[in-house]
Amino acid sequence: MKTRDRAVILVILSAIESYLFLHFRPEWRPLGGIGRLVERFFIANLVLWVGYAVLIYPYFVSHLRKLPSVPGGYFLTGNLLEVRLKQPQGEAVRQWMEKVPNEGLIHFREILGRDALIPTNGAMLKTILHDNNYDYHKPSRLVDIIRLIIGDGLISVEGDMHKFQRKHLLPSFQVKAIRDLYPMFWAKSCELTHRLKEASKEPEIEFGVWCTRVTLDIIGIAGFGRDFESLKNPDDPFVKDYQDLLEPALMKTVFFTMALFLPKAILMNIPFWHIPKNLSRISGTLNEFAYNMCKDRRAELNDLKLNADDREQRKDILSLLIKSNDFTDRELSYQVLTMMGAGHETTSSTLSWCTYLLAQNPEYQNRLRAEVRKHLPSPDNIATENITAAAIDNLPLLHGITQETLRLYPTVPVTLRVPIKETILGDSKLSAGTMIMISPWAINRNTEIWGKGAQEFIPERWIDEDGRINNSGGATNNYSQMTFLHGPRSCIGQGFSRSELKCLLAALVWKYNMQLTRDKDSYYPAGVITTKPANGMWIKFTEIAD
Ligand code: HEM
Repeated sequence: MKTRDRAVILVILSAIESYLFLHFRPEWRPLGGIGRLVERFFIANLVLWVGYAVLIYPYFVSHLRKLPSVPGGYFLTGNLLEVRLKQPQGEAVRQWMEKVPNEGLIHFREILGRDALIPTNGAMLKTILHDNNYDYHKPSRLVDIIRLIIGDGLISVEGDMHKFQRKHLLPSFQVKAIRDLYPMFWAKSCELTHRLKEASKEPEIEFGVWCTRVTLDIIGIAGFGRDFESLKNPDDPFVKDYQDLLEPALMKTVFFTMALFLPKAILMNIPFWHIPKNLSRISGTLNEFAYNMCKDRRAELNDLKLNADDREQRKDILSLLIKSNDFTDRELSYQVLTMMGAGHETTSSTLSWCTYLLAQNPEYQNRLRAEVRKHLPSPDNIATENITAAAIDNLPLLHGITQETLRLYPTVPVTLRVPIKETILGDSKLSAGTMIMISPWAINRNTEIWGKGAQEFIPERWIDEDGRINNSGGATNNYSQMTFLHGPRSCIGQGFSRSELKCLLAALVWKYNMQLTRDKDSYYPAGVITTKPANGMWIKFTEIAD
């Protein structure tokens, strides 16, 4: 039940109580009349209701308390602080899943003792994400904040609006469309290796920023037909704004955790706090930038001087959406912001972890280098060589290493859903609004699903004995690999991202040897909605002769 509905019920109840009170005890009529009486009953009812909701319902009435539960937690904050503040996000859930025997659901407490659930097996995840997907929404308060950054694009909308947007965006992400992007992915990967030449003379570089720049350039070209050239111009204010927005910081974690229970109007106006102020500023800049880009592109496509062939040639996502004529410029700008937000830092972070895992496992690095050098041209020869999807996709170790990195380092380690009405999940009845925490990090590293070596880097999982690639990693159930989720709200860009990653990694390993330069424990993921290496990805690159 929504807070507003509860308030209305309390007011009606207080009015009835006041009427009955005056009817039976007119001599006790207070000074100030009926208004004062309703007010007093309202306060008393509110106190009783809060007491019931906080002290009685969760511990003595709720059916969910009988589910296998996470021990510990505090009275006011339940287990929420442990689950939100412990980095990497999802690690607390992973540990609970290993320790609390369960049959698909684990119960824990969020703020004020409220019930929250963690689905732990394929059947539960399938019910939430596939079978009854549209009965579960993202928490509206959190989405209100995300909307500030990416507007009402595919990530933020629900229900019929989501179905509409997804249907119109899907053609740009189908296999054929992605296949056409390989030459561009390869060209940008080669450019990255060229620009790293100077930096590779340094004893170490923070490779994470290079990953951000190259993936931003790629989404710029594929998404909007515009090369941001951030590999060339690292000081571009637009690139800096994005880095600022996504840089992991404890205060950002606190901010997004508060967004779960504080309305946007309060959260964004907390005085003397730079996080909401920064967010407002960056959101304004990005919105204006995206809107102008959509307006300009529409004008370009409508320009009578552009011949039919040129118009046909514009195949970036934005141009396709403009040509379909289904969206206004403002709606298009939301999709631009969404693609930009979802489509570069996610892949960028995964690429950082690929290099980390290879630097940590030199034998795999050498084997991968042998594979790509045997089958792919040198990245130095970009002017004369091109690349096809088949050339990249048929390399088993490249496939195994990218898949295994995606499994071990899901960039969205935790996501949330709430049922929008009373719902049955497994054998449990959930009230509307019960928080459900889905953790790709915990599922992808669960020993029951992936065996004793669940936390180890084993690319061979994704390669059959006869040397062919497989897409299951040996797991028996689709819902064992949750990096992109599953169902109608799974990541629309997963094919895009896998192909982009393979091209980038192949070119890098072709040209460079990679070594970690810092203590192994200083490399770990942090962040709230998406994660990045907490202290940067410090790597020594050494160029290898052709
Ligand atoms: C390694 C890279 C990536 C990872 C790990 C990733 C992960 C995810 C996840 C977990 C979701 C679901 C979030 C939720 O519903 O709570 C999602 C949704 C989405 N992703 Fe990705 N993503 C990646 C790359 C991309 C790329 C490259 C694009 C675009 C070019 C993209 C666009 C989107 C969009 C638009 C959605 C919303 C889909 C919907 O709700 O229908 N993602 N992504």
